[in-house]
Amino acid sequence: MTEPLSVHVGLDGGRDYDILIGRGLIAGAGARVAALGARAAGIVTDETVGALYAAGLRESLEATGLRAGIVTVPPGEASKSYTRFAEVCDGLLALKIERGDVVIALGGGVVGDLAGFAAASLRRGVRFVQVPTSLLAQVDSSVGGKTGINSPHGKNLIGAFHQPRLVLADTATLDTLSEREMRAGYAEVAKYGLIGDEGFFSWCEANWRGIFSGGPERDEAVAICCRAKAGVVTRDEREDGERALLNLGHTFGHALERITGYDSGRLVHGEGVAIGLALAFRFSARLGLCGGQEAGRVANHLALAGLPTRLQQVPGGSGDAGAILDAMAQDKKVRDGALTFILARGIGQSFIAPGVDRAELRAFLEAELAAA
Ligand SMILES: NC(=O)c1ccc[n+]([C@@H]2O[C@H](COP(=O)([O-])OP(=O)(O)OC[C@H]3O[C@@H](n4cnc5c(N)ncnc54)[C@H](O)[C@@H]3O)[C@@H](O)[C@H]2O)c1
Ligand SMILES: O=C(O)C(=O)C[C@@H](O)[C@H](O)[C@H](O)COP(=O)(O)O
Ligand SMILES: [Zn+2]
Repeated sequence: MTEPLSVHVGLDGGRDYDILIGRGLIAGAGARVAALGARAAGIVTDETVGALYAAGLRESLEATGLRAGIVTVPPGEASKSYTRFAEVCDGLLALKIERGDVVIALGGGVVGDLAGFAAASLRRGVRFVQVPTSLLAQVDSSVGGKTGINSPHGKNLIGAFHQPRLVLADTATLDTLSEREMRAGYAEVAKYGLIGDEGFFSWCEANWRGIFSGGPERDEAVAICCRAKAGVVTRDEREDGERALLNLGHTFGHALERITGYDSGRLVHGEGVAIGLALAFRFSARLGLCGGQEAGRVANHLALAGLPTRLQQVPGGSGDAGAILDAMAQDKKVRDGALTFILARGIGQSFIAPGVDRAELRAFLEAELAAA
């Protein structure tokens, strides 16, 4: 195995950690987890990922003398629920995971957010390791410490900041990921270029096929995204400012996830984000902030990669403008009842826009829904 790529998240107070990126990292995970000083590990996974990778991870942990147990949830967004959260916490307690032990999230962002929140809550906080297995989780959700579950009121409304001690992104696991989930994760990859790195967006336009097929571009893209996210998180861990930029496309996307009832059969997070990214750029163009051509370039690239870019592409419908506005009202960026959006002056020139006018937004959504 070649040396993994490494990205450091330089948080203070002894909370800094490494993200290791490379093929085959699960086989050597045991030694790296044991080096954290734990004696036991509670692996949280979903049925799909567990069937593929949990035995290998467990074997690697046990080979170093660690005691390891597995807690499994059904795959899909619906598992970020109060019910599954309680099951995971009780499952970890049944495994007698102590404060000095470690909870390992083995899976996509759903498992990462759920297991991370359980780790933050169990005995008021046990150590946490991320072993992300989806593209989305490797480039985004495994880094930065946002954990949580959904509420019928909105997405990720119950949660905690709880940083991992280590992230092991085994990029070989992406070989078994479905095309649909690969595309969904790619929306978050493209997001980094759209936020603040036009050069990276251009690189994605030229190289996205290599990310999908597992060429050297895959590890490179994961490392670039993790480096970008690590920088933001180090400067603004709790989203008092700059971190909100990582929410580009998410005010729209989260509203659509709530409207579709967190039903992964209809819409997964990355698909909601793809529609949200295209909408954020078209809304920016409508407000005269960026050119219509740039908004077109964004939507064209996402569509080329097989992602949805329009409200009309939400299976079963997105609801009308009123329903979308209602779903946005609980967004965590709302201040004094006013919506904050991430808008763009161009590709790679996103900015935080507080106090977005509701009437303007409603008119935009109505125009989008009326468009052929
Ligand atoms: N905490 C954060 O900073 C953050 C960032 C972005 C997204 N998120 C959250 O992440 C979630 C989405 O994550 P996701 O897209 O990974 O979804 P997911 O966890 O549901 O995984 C997608 C699907 O792929 C399957 N899968 C995962 N890895 C696989 C593999 N290697 N081989 C075969 N199948 C595999 C899973 O079983 C699941 O069915 C959302 O809940 C979103 O809110 C959180
Ligand atoms: O890490 C962040 O910060 C992000 O916003 C990354 C997003 O891709 C991710 O979907 C996150 O979970 C959204 O956070 P939320 O605070 O809007 O729930
Ligand atoms: Zn996201």
